[in-house]
Amino acid sequence: MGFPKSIARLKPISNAKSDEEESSDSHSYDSWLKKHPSALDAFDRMMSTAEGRKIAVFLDYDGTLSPIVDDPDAAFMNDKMRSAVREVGCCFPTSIISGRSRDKVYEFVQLDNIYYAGSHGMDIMAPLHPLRPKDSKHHTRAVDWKGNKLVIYQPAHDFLPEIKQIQNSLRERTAGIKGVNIEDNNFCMSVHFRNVMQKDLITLKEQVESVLEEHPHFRLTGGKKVLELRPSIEWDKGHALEYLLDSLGLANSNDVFPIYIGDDRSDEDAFKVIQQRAQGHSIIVTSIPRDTKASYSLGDTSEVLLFLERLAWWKKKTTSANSININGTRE
Ligand SMILES: O=P(O)(O)OC[C@H]1O[C@H](O[C@H]2O[C@H](CO)[C@@H](O)[C@H](O)[C@H]2O)[C@H](O)[C@@H](O)[C@@H]1O
Repeated sequence: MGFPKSIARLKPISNAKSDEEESSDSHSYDSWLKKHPSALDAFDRMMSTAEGRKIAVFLDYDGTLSPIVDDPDAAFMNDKMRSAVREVGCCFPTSIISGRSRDKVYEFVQLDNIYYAGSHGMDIMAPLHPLRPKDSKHHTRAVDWKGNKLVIYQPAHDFLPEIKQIQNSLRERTAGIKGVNIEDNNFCMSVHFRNVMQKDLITLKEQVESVLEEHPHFRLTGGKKVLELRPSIEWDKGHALEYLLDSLGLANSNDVFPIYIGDDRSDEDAFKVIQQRAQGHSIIVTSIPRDTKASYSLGDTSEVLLFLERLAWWKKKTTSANSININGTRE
């Protein structure tokens, strides 16, 4: 049996360098930066196109708000970043869209003034909004700690029993491979190979493929030293971004301005949506040249922090400038 197409598209993990390791010289990075300018250097220009519009901020978690580390359970966000995200959340509707489970990403972030989407957007907690009858499936009502009405949308809900079976099979079949870490992300799962020895990578890939072959309604995607198995439904971070805009009452507004920051391949789905809308800014976090649909870039999480701090400062500055009336006095 041939490889499913989804596997064939992936780089062979045995010899692929992960996205954060591909070598680059400073010359090629400089020329790449001309096409994807630093969002810090281009900040004033970027924000001049956003002024007066309804900005909504979308953030990825790993590699964006927390640095990439060997142990996925130790990918903590620091307090400065938490406080910057909190500030941004006070200024604009802000959401985190992560590949992690929604509970796990909330555990890391611990902020109550933002929205969360886990499992690459397949588990969204959003403000309650009118649902069209055809969309009402897989929605559950919820209430937050302040009593605000929310809705949880889980379009892959029907796959849950099969997801559990796949996880069990993956754990059984990879049990003999040292360093493998299988992470339960609720509606998808990650097979981490960051700590697997080079000599075992082919075996790992074969075992993952053998499990996938038994579950034709699932597909394989890849990220930073991770293989991800998820239901083959037409839903990704781009759909989650649109869903959140909709539930925030911003979907049909011509002056809505999404800003999305992310570092990995699954974020490209959201970058694509922003590109298609021809409204908003997409920012990739990388210190090496990468093929991307994002328009701007930030080098690492420390630059993300600076950008978020500046974004909150910009909002406060423009708000206070606008509240000065024609006589130059504050209203
Ligand atoms: O969409 P994201 O929030 O970026 O989640 C994507 C995956 O991120 C995590 O894995 C990555 O970060 C780990 C911690 O730094 C690192 O050890 C791993 O190699 C990276 O791939 C997370 O653990 C995965 O489940 C997410 O799918």
